[in-house]
Parts: sequence; C-alpha cells; structure tokens
Amino acid sequence: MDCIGVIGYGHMGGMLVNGFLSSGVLGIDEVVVTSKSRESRDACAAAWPGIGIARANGELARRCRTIILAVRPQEVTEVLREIVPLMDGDEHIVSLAAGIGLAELEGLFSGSVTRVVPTISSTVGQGTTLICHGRQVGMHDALRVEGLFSSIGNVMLVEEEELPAATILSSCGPGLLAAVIEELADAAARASGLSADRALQLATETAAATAAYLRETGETPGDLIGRVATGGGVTEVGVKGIRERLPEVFDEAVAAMLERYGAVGK
Ligand SMILES: NC(=O)C1=CN([C@@H]2O[C@H](COP(=O)(O)OP(=O)(O)OC[C@H]3O[C@@H](n4cnc5c(N)ncnc54)[C@H](O)[C@@H]3O)[C@@H](O)[C@H]2O)C=CC1
Ligand SMILES: O=C(O)[C@@H]1CCC=N1
Repeated sequence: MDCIGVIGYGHMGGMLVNGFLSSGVLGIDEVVVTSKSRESRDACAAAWPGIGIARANGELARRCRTIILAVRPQEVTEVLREIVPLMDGDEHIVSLAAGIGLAELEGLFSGSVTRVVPTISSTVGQGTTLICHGRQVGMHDALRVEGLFSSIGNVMLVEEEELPAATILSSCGPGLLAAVIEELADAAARASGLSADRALQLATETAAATAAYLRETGETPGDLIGRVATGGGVTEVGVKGIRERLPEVFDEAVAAMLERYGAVGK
C-alpha cells in the first residue's frame, strides 16, 4: 500500500496526522509514524488507535512511498542519511524544514523532493500551506501532496525564492499576530480596570472579526481604517502612533527572521 510516513510527531507532525485522519483524506491504515521521543509515540498511539507506529525511521522508509520529514531543520541531514540507503529511490520526500533548500535535500536524496511549509492555523482548518516541488517530482506525486494538504486548509504553490518571505507571513505569522494581540490586550488592561482575561478575549475576537471583514469585503486595510477612524475621534490617534512606529519594528523583526532563516539548520 502507498502509505504516508510521518517522521517526527511534534507540533507539526501531530497536527498533520490529526488533520489528515480527521478530514478523512487518509485512513488509519494509510499512515505510519515514527518519533524519537517515547512520549510522542505513546501520545500518537493513544490518539489514533490502530495507527502504524514504526520502531525506527528505516522501517518507516521501507513501508512508505511518501515520507514527510517533520523533524527540526538541524535533524534533517541525520534522518536522511539514516533512511536513504534503505530506500528504493522512487519515494517522494516531503520536507517541512524551514530554511533547508531543495538543492541540499536533493544532495542527500537524488529522487523526488518537495518542500512544504504548513501553518499551525491548519489545526482549525485555516491558513495556507506553502508548497514548492523539486524538478524531479512527477504530476502524480505533486497532486497527491497538494491534495493531502488541501484537506487541512488552503495551499499555495510558490517558487523557492519566494519561500522565506511567504513563510514569515503564512507560517511564522500566527506567532507574530498572537504577540500583537497579546500586547494590545495587555496595554488596554494596564490602562484600565478591564481584567487581563476579558481584554484578551476582546482582542482575540476583534482580530478574527477584522480578518473576516477584510477577507469578505475585499477592502484594503486602509479602506477599513477610514471607516473606523471617525475624523477627530478616538481611533485615528492610535492608528497615527502605530503607523509612525510599527514600520521600524516590523522591518527589524522581518530582517532578523530572514537572517535566522538563512542560518537555521546549519
Ligand atoms: N511549528 C511550526 O509552526 C512550523 C514548523 N515547520 C517545520 O516543521 C518541522 C518540525 O517543527 P515542529 O513540529 O515545530 O518541531 P518539534 O520540535 O515540535 O517536533 C520535532 C519532532 O521530531 C522528533 N525527532 C527529533 N529527531 C528525530 C529523529 N532522528 N527521528 C525521528 N523523530 C525525531 C522529536 O521527537 C519531535 O517529536 C521543522 O523543520 C520546522 O522548521 C514548518 C512550518 C511551521
Ligand atoms: O519558527 C520556525 O522556525 C518554524 C518555521 C516556520 C514557523 N515555525
């Protein structure tokens, strides 16, 4: 059987297994998992009774044609060196590792390789998975991977040179926006008698509602600000301060992330 193997059952590996099985795109007998930590293997077996848990990465590689590497970037080389000698060569390696390029992956496995960048928001069926196929990937394998990830959210095909910036937006983005939501809520709570819990509840709901508004109306953020900020009113003084200071903050954050992106896994 053409099983899907998932090496690493951490945040991403766990999310993908849950998503693929919950959506029904894969059956329980079509997934094999390995993970270094005993706790995560036990958690997987408990969450999905009957799922294949391989004793070693090599065993998984012998059983599966599509192999998803959901280990940290610094662990990718070790895992590929371990499994490639045991593989036939017609497998499809799907790497989630941020910052590890196709050339590096193809240097370790000369067959079909795809880079995929999921997002934690696919836990709730939202957000966009980025997909970048290597030159060796045939139509059948490409469509299979795109179909798998479509079951947990949107997918976008990207060129490899677009991946760093696209990753920051789509995949790091939930972390960045969560920090913004937290800071906004904390500032409001500090300045008032509103409890921290209620401030966070309001800020979170407002973020979700604002994204829904922009998505559904097609308005730009500038259009929306124009509707909210009554002339001489409250919003405009806040937006003015943010527009003066945020570009520098975000330019620095993006520059730091791009620098780290180029160094991760080295
Ligand atoms: N967390 C995120 O939102 C995103 C992460 N990624 C990428 O996904 C990959 C995984 O990230 P996370 O799930 O956050 O990491 P994590 O640290 O939560 O999970 C890594 C898993 O790999 C296992 N592992 C480590 N060495 C292993 C080995 N030799 N054999 C088998 N299993 C091994 C660990 O036990 C752990 O379960 C990374 O390469 C990351 O760049 C990509 C997009 C988003
Ligand atoms: O922070 C990270 O390195 C991973 C890759 C993209 C999102 N999370």
